[in-house]
Order: sequence, then C-alpha cells, then structure tokens
Amino acid sequence: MSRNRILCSVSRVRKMLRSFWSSLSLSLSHTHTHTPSKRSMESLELVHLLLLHHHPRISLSAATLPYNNSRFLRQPGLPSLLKTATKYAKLRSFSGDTKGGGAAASQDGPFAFEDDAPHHTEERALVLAREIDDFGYLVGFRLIPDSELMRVVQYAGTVSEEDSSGDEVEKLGIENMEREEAETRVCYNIVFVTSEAAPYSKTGGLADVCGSLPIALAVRGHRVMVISPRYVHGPSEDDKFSGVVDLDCCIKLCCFGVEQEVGFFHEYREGVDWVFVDHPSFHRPGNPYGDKYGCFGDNQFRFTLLCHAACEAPLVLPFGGFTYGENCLFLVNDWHASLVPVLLAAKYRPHGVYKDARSILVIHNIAHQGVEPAITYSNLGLPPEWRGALEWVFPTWARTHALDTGEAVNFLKGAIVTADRIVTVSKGYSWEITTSEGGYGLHELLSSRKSILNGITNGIDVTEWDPSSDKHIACNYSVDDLSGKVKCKISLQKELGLPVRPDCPLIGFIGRLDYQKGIDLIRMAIPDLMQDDVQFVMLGSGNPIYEDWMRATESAYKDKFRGWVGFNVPISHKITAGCDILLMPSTFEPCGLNQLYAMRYGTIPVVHETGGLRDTVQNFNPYAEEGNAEGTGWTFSPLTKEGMLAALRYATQTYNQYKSSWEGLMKRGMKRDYTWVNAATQYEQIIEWAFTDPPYC
Ligand SMILES: Nc1ncnc2c1ncn2[C@@H]1O[C@H](COP(=O)(O)OP(=O)(O)O[C@H]2O[C@H](CO)[C@@H](O)[C@H](O)[C@H]2O)[C@@H](O)[C@H]1O
Repeated sequence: MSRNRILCSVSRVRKMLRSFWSSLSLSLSHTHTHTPSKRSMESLELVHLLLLHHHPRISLSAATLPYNNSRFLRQPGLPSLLKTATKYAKLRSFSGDTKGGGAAASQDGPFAFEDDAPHHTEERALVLAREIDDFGYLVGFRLIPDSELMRVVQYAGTVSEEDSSGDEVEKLGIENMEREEAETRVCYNIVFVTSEAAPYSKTGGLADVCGSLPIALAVRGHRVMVISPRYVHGPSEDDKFSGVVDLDCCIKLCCFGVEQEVGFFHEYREGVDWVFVDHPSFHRPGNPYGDKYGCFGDNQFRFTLLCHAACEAPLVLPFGGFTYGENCLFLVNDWHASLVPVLLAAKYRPHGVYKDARSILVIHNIAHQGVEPAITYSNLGLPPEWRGALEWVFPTWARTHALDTGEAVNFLKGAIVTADRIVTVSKGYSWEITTSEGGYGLHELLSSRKSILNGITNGIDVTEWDPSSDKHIACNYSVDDLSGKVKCKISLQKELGLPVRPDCPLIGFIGRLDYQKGIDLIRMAIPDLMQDDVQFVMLGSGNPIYEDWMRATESAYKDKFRGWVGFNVPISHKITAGCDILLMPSTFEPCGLNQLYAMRYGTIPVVHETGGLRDTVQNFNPYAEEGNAEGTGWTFSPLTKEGMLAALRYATQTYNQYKSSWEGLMKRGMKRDYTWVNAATQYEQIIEWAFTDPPYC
C-alpha cells in the first residue's frame, strides 16, 4: 500500500503559520465545541509540526500543548493511535539548543524561526504518525529526526512519493522502502525513576540498564527523562556530574512529618533529559546506599524523597519550554523507585492529576524490597487508607523475638500491587519470581499478577563494550582479527603480577561480593581448582568477609590467584578482554550483564543455569547437527561445587586441546546481537499494553 508523502519546508510552514496564527485562537475555540474547521485543523497540524521541530523528540500530548485545557484535547483515549501516513517534513532545527532550549516568543507565536540565525542547520524529519482522538480529529504528530531516519526507515518500510513539489524537496535514500507497508508507532513521554544511572552513579547492573535503555528509547523517538539522585560523594565522584546544570527550581515535598525542599539539576545528553534530585541527604561519602560502616540508616527517607520528586518533575520542569505533563509513562526500577506507582494512585489520581499516566515496575533484583518497620508508614506522605498496599507481614520464622508481630512496610510490594505492568530483566527470571524459591516472599502476589508480568532480556551498551574500540584494553581486536586478545591477556597478567603464560587458561570473575553471586561456591572450590594448571582473577567489592577471603587466597596462591578488592571500571574491561573464561556461579541472576560483555569480547562464560544466565548462554555442544558445533559457553546445574568444577574443566580442556572448537565458541559469542534495539522494541510493546488497560486506581 502506498503512503501519502507531504513535504513541508520551513518557509512554507512559516508562511502558512503567519496567516493562520491570528486565527488560531478562533480555531481553537471551535475545537472546544468539537467543530473545528478544516482550516483550523491545518493550523493545528502546523503548530504541532513546529512544536516537534523545536524539540524533535517532543511527544505531543494534551499536557504539552499550550491549549491543554481544551475539552477537545482532553477527550479520553489520548494518545490514541493513528493509522497513518508517513510524511517527510523538511524543517530547520535549532542545533545550538542542546538542552532542548526554551521557546522564544516572536510574532510567529511562541516559536522563533529566524533564517539568518547563525546556528541554524537543516534537518529533515520523518513524521511517523498522526495522532487522532476518539472523534477522529488530528491532535498530534510523532516525528523522528533525520539522524535516526535510516533506523526508522528499516523499521518502517515503504513510503511512496505523491507530492514532490517544492524547492526544498529532497529525495531520501530509501529505495528499498518502496514495497512494504509502513508501520507506525506511538511515541511516549517516558520517565525513568532509578537510584543509579551510569555514568553518573553506578554500583551494579541497574546503573548500566538505566544508563543505556533510555537512550535506546529516545533514539526510537520517545521523549525520555531519567530521574535519579544527585549524589555528592567526594571530588572525583562529583566529576561525573560536571555537565549538569542547576535548574534553579526548588519544590517542597511533604513527607517524614515536615516539608522537604529539593532542587533539580539537569543535563540533556544523547537525546535524554537526565534529571538529578538534589537534597543534602544525597551528599555524603560512600556509594548510593551506604559506606564502609554498612547501609545508610535513612535510605527509606532518601528514596521516598526521590519518588515524591520524580512525581513532581514531569509537572514542573519545562524542558524545551514544555513539561512532560501528566500523560506520561513512569518506568520505575527496583524498590528505590517503587513508591511512584503508589503515589500516582493514592496521592495524585484522587485529585484528578495523572489520570492518564501509567507506570511499569522493572524488577532487577527481587531480593531487595525496601522493607522497614510498619510504624514508618506515616512518614511516607501517603493517605492512611493506602496502608494495605505496602503492608507486609514477615513469616513467624523470620521474626526477631517473641513479641515481634512481623508487621512491616514493603516498597516493592506496593509497586507490585499498584503498577500497571511488571517487567523483569529476563524471561527466565519472570517465571522464577513466581516460585517460592525465587520470589523472596512475593511469589504468591506475583503469581496473582501473572497476566501483567513479562520478562525482557537486557541489552548492553555496545559502544562502551566494544573490543574493537575499547580504550581501556591493551590491544583492540574483533571477530575478524582475534590476534589482539592474547595481547590483552599478556598485558593483564603483567599488570596483575601473575606469571606471563599466554597458553595457561585464565579464568575471571567480576561482580558484587554478595551471596547472590555465588562467592561461597568459589570459596569452596578454590582449593581444588588451584590444583589445575589455571590462573584465576577476581574483581569485586562488598561483603568484608569475602574481601578478606580474596586477600588471603591471593597470599596462599601467589602464582595463580589475584583478588582485586574494589570497584574499578577500567580493570573490569581489562579482565573481560584478557581472560579466556568468565565464571558466574550466581545463586540467582535476574539477567546478568557480565556474561554478555564476556561473549562480546570472545571470553567464554561458564555459568550456573539460572535466570538470565540460562536465557543468554547456550551450552556448548561439539556434536550438534551435521557436525557443526553450537553454543556460546558452559552452563551447569545444580549449583554444586562438583558441577561448577566439572564445567570449568570441560572449558579448560577444550581451551587446551581443541583450539578450533574454542575459536568457534569465541566467534559465535562475538557475533551475537547485544544491542538494546530488540529490548527497546519489547518495552514499547509493554508500554502500549499499559496504555491499553485503564490505570490502577
Ligand atoms: N568491582 C567492580 N568493578 C567494576 N565494575 C563492576 C564491579 N562489580 C560489578 N561491576 C559492574 O557492575 C555491573 C554488574 O552487572 P550485573 O548484571 O552482574 O549486576 P547486578 O547484580 O548489580 O544487577 C542486577 O540488575 C542487573 C540489570 O538488570 C541484572 O543484570 C542483574 O542480574 C541483577 O542482579 C557490570 O557492569 C559489572 O561490570
């Protein structure tokens, strides 16, 4: 089927807008009475185009439009999609406006279009879709900037040309689009709420995901904000926030018995609004959750603040002149952000705010739920009648003394109850958390919400983790030329002070030193493993008992074992590139990122068959059909010392004796697609489903 193609030039838009602008208010009053004229609708279309032009990824909704009180625009069903037309608009962009800028007033209306402004650059944009409300009226466009055009083109399919008039008309290189039907999709205003986001703050995989999934969604045309605390830990850490600016916007939040004042900082980077909540409780040495003395005692307070501030941000922060507005999608990550869906339902919707917003809870790790004594409920700034949503009673065996009633508040439980959809970071884990073994007490509740529970396997940042361009490693290499890998190994052995032995299998481990990561199993297996001709390097920080064990083991096996205690990103890249094998004996693993990084670097994962590890590592089979080996690593189950040692020995034997099989394993892993594109598409589907159902209330 062919598509209409409408080409607009900025001059044409300007001319039309000038002539229509004065009549626009009149036209809008027509829209109040549901009888917009064709002419007024054209005006609206143009205004929308210009809005989109001003901030190419702006997602238009009732709340982002200047006339957002119009009854016309508040009809239920917004945003409703759109059949439609794929259009090309050739517009100018304000390239100097890196922060989204502010709309400058001019006689053209609230937008300035000055041809002679030196910072103007030409930019084409693809209008993907038209948004039509329940009455069939056009209420918006979705537009993808030219920089993303080819990606969209691949996705979208065909556009044919009907209108090729106009001097600014340019043919885009889209010959292969001629035959297929264009696909359209809605773009949303998405607000990520998270306790950490790389590169600003990171203790683990949550930061990796919240540092790259938002960018992947922005690339696909959504307007995306990530909101997290502005941690001030010390001078070197604070460098990470050097690009952010104070928005000079302070708001007051009611929780913990008094009014709390928070500020906001902001950076617009890679198409995403990175927003940081500022409060003195985020300014202290340590990491986001604690310091050398353990977890901070006021974490409930700190993350309650984050959630309250996150709910206000889309309403009060005008990026590019426009707030995200009420009609947005909150993507709340783990317990730290779990109060957001509860606040939407309990605090805002009863007052008519966020009626059309939705929330999705993303569970990265169900072992951490934000549980505090029941008495703290009154601090959370929630109405008393919502206590049940967070109420949690520990089983008898988990109570500390005879008079302990086990009553508590559980943030994660609150989100599981009130979120519109729930996502976990792999399919396998979405099933595991509905079992008594994997649900950490929440399995029954999660089972009851199975119909809104999905698993989406994480992608990785393939720019940061790319062996052909990685700046942290001694020598770059790729699937076509693996020769650099052994140089990385030699360099790592030298740096660690291990005997330089390129032929000796080098096993690595990277991760938080936590029960989850299977450190106990490694501790049990080390005396046996150290009998073999292998070297072993561990990088991690966390439980001081495990840290001390690593130091002691290094002293005991000076020629074979190195334990690097600490959190060090360059070393993690060097280990990923320099090792032959990456060991991940996790007791449970919602997704796991290190095995993905390892495979991309031709380092073979040996993993416990659980959660995301089971989903992402295919067990090696040298005798697969027609003599073609398959698999990308070794998986073992059950989680026993013997099982793990057997898998490691299969791996080292293959490394030593079957070089071509080893190379096959490396290449299969390196060739896999690890980008976020696939996951982002699946998130879009879940978002669409969230908006299809009515919101929780
Ligand atoms: N000492 C150290 N020095 C430098 N870097 C270090 C480090 N220790 C860990 N890292 C880095 O932190 C990240 C850890 O990722 P994981 O997926 O293993 O994490 P985690 O269990 O924290 O995350 C949870 O969330 C993620 C994301 O959804 C899930 O993949 C995972 O299963 C779930 O437990 C990796 O980027 C790793 O390189």
